[in-house]
Amino acid sequence: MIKVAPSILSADFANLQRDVQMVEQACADSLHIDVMDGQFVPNLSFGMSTVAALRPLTSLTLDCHLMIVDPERFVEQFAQAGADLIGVHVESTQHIYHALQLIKQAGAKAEVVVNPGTPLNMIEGLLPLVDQVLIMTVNPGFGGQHFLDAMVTKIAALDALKQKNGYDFDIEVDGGVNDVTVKKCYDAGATVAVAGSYIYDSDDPAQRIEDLKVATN
Ligand SMILES: O=C(CO)[C@H](O)[C@H](O)COP(=O)(O)O
Ligand SMILES: [Co+2]
Repeated sequence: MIKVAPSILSADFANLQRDVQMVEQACADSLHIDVMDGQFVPNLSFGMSTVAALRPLTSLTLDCHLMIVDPERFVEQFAQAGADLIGVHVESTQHIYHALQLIKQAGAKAEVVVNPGTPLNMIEGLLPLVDQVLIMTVNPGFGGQHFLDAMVTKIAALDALKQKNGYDFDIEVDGGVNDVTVKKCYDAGATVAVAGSYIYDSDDPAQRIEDLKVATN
């Protein structure tokens, strides 16, 4: 069964506490927080003050997906704000290894993220270091986009590398996840699914979390 990480990008920002606690009660496995700087992606969203505000409200793992240029500038502040896991895009910095080291030094779990157009060989050397790899299944920047089917072979190729080398990281997918696409990802080796609009744009978010789990059971 896949682990489910609701993305608050699709939550009601005027009722974030309610929307976070609702998914926690519905057995979400972690909470996905999309951080955007208007440069790496053409959108703005949350910052470390949002993470700090949410930290006392939930015991869910806070999974912070940084879509910002040169994320190494800020990873320590995100960890201090309460992030448990911090994801940095391989495309966002000249110093990805250093960024991942800083995350670990700050006491958080380290994740490397790859855009749809980025081949896996860009992150192969990082795989022994990371706790999680995030394969983007849409181009980053916005919720509610269509899942890119071509990413399924990329997930399978990453899982093959993981098995061959005995690596111990989770494989997360993000973008366009629903009860159909989640099964394709799970069958290819994904262990964690982010879902924003599928969960929060529903009248029954708890049922949607259950549906993602049932689809991969
Ligand atoms: O990183 C993201 C966008 O860049 C979001 O996590 C992702 O898009 C979730 O939204 P949805 O499930 O609606 O596609
Ligand atoms: Co995300």
